[in-house]
Amino acid sequence: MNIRCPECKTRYRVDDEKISGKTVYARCARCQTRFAIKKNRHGQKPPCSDAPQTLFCNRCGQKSDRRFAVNGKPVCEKCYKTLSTRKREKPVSEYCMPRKSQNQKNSSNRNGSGGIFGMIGKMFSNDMAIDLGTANTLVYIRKKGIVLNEASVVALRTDARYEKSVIAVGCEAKEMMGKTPHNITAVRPMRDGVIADFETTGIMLQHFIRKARRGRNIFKPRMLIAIPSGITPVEKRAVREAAEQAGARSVSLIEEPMAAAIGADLPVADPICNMVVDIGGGTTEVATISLAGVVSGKSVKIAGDRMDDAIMRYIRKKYNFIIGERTAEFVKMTIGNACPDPRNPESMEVKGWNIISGEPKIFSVNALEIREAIGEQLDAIVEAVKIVLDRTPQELTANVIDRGILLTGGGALLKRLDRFLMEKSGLPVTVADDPLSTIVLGSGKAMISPDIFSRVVVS
Ligand SMILES: Nc1ncnc2c1ncn2[C@@H]1O[C@H](COP(=O)(O)OP(=O)(O)OP(=O)(O)O)[C@@H](O)[C@H]1O
Repeated sequence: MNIRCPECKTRYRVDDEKISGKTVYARCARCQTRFAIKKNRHGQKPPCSDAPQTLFCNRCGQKSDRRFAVNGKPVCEKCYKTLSTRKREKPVSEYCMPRKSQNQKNSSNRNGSGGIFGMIGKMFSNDMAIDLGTANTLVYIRKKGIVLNEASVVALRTDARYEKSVIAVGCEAKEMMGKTPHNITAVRPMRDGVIADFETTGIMLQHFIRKARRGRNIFKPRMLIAIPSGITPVEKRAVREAAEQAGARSVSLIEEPMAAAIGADLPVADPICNMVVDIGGGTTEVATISLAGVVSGKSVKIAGDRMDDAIMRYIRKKYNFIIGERTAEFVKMTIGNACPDPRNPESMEVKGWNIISGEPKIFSVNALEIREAIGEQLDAIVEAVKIVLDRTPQELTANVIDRGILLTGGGALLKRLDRFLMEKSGLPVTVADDPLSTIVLGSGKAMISPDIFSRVVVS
């Protein structure tokens, strides 16, 4: 029989024989809600299963028989609408829109227009642009701006039966990182710019979307999601599926460097070359953009997270101290500097665990040490910039020499990174006004401009 979670509406198919009593309880694998499954009133089999009868769905026109039932009522095999057993006077073709070819279906899905219902939905839906980042997730809603900015973290509790339930999502969950008892884990479901844990990403996305919409709208939103430029088709499909499960009506994707360029108001559609370096938590995206397309791009999995790891390793090796991920990030944000002053470097006190004495202690680190720790990551970013410049046609490189590089993403906030990049590349470097929001702002702008939208979405 087919069942549906009352909370998140996820559908499951359950073998009738596994339901031993009249009522059994199940827990939804997605939202962890516990709910009752009742056996069909007439016994083990759904009603009418002995007498299959062809019915047509009023909503989608799908031909179904009464074998497919939920709670004893026949439902459509395709859209799960309850089927009426009343006899129809009209043939199904008079009730339904003509069936579309697969290509038409795909294109209407991408554009979010789906006949009359699509048009009504378009008028009332909260279309969303989402920067589903390794470190932070931001949501932009048409006409409202950025409505959500949360850490991409989920805290899960494991009970005595090894069942997991969500206890916090976002910044609240981030606060718990490194401070949890053994039965609670605060996890980051995104790693290196892609989905590392599909189920938890789905839960997180669903939570953020619900929070961003605040139940204002009954229509499902269309979503434009920013993705790293180097991700594989399988990783793209995972993003689409996670968004669809979280309630998207249609999902479109945009590459992060393109979104960043639009967000920073660069003339992406002109025959001028714009160079963008986006340093996020998991990936650094470098791209040259002209005529609304990426001329040359490179995505490297070296960004803020790798810098934090490098700081942790450095402190352990040099001082025999263990510090957590969050402390390493705090040190990077506070005294991290790509070009520190060697005569008067900033310093700060850090609390850590001494592995020799086995005691917690306070020690001091300075900006020169942190610079040494993250040197490898900074060099890798410069290398990516050089590769992209090398692959860009010379006519366009001339534009980059004049216009310079736009630095964005949270990593752009590392002190004097612009100066470091300028010295290494010999090109002018500008930091975006709000580096943490540039991608979601750009995605939002692309979403509301049909001309740009059709040119920048990726398949
Ligand atoms: N002031 C700062 N100095 C240095 N790094 C910073 C600063 N502020 C934020 N960051 C870093 O920026 C990163 C987060 O940036 P951002 O939100 O753009 O990434 P993301 O979009 O989540 O990741 P990705 O694009 O890789 O998926 C984190 O690694 C964070 O430590």
